[in-house]
Amino acid sequence: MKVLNIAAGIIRNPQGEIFITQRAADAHMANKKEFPGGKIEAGETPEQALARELDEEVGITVTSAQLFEKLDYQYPELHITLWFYLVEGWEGEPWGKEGQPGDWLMPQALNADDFPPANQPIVARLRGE
Ligand SMILES: Nc1nc2c([nH]c(=O)n2[C@H]2C[C@H](O)[C@@H](COP(=O)(O)OP(=O)(O)OP(=O)(O)O)O2)c(=O)[nH]1
Ligand SMILES: [Mg+2]
Repeated sequence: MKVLNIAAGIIRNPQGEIFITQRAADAHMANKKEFPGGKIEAGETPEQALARELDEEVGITVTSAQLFEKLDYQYPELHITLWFYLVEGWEGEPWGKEGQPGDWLMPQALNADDFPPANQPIVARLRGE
């Protein structure tokens, strides 16, 4: 069984909007919406991986992030541990640096079905459910 550790950022602006990207058509969980992020590499802390991934994927420098939730999820082909961080301080303006669509959305506009199933409790919590 493949095991992955993932760090992902819930990038929230002062208006309460969250920056959501879309996964590539050829990726695991293809075309699903996501909180940008990726694999925690050997020797990295989750915070270091978060900062690196948000620079690589959405072009921002994280200056403030707090752990929002850590969860485990079993997909048929892999087990993931996801570290979700609430990111409320950064430099730069997030954009789809890898060509992926990106949008600012209010929590009430988030639909859990658009995200990978592992994200369900996160979307519910952000929506205040
Ligand atoms: N980034 C991200 N990944 C998620 C979320 N929810 C969820 O189940 N995943 C899963 C999908 C993938 O199996 C894994 C993340 O891997 P990834 O494809 O983003 O990894 P990566 O950025 O390092 O990309 P690569 O090395 O494969 O190019 O976690 C989420 O909200 N954000
Ligand atoms: Mg990624």
